[in-house]
Amino acid sequence: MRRKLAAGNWKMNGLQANLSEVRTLNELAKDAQCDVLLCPPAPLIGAIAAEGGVVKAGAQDCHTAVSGAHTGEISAEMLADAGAKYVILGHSERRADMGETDTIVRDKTQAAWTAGLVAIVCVGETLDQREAANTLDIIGGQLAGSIPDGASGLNLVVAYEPVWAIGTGLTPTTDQIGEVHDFIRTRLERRFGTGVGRSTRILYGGSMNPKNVTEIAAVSNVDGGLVGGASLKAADFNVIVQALST
Ligand SMILES: O=C(CO)COP(=O)(O)O
Repeated sequence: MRRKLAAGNWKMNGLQANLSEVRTLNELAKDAQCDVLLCPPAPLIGAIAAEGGVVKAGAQDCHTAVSGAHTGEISAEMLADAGAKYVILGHSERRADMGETDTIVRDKTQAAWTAGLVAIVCVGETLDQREAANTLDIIGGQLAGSIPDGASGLNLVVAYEPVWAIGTGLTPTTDQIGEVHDFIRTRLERRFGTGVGRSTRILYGGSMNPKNVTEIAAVSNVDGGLVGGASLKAADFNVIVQALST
């Protein structure tokens, strides 16, 4: 049985003052029956980790190298050293804004694993790709290209985030979500074996909120959520945590 994961992606939002939300969430979610994760901007990772409690800290990116002459970059080892347990990789905003390719995401995933982090690898289609009936081809290609050999079931989480659903208030139908999640499960089992494939968690992301989480969480092979906007306020995110705890 896979333990569900409620993961918040704060994106480029959050100051020291917002640590009060983390303290509130730690209190509200202290009896959560799912894993709870917040991925803030890098300057807040250490502070969130230092809070202790049920809320774990994660990052939103890492470099492929361990150290060296890469001004402005942060390695996976540094994230782990700051207390991060997970790192989001290949988010569509980074694929679009920073030109991250599947190959780069694969190398970053390898770096995350070497540092002992769980990699949350994001995949998802654009609206054009969905309308052209290319969704599964796109997702299959991203999975094959972005995940290195060596998935263990514990070191990898896959997040399905349709690009057109991110920050838009739009969500796919539950049938559409189920189709993609079942497809991802099949691909993971085929490539890494049934045991690893079945123990890898698959999150849904894209306008998940307190109102739609229960319906989405009931879809086959949905093992949690990767939540943007609704993770910024503890009260909202706690509703999602509680829905994923059942
Ligand atoms: O991109 C996302 C999480 O990584 C989803 O963002 P929203 O929940 O704001 O749509």
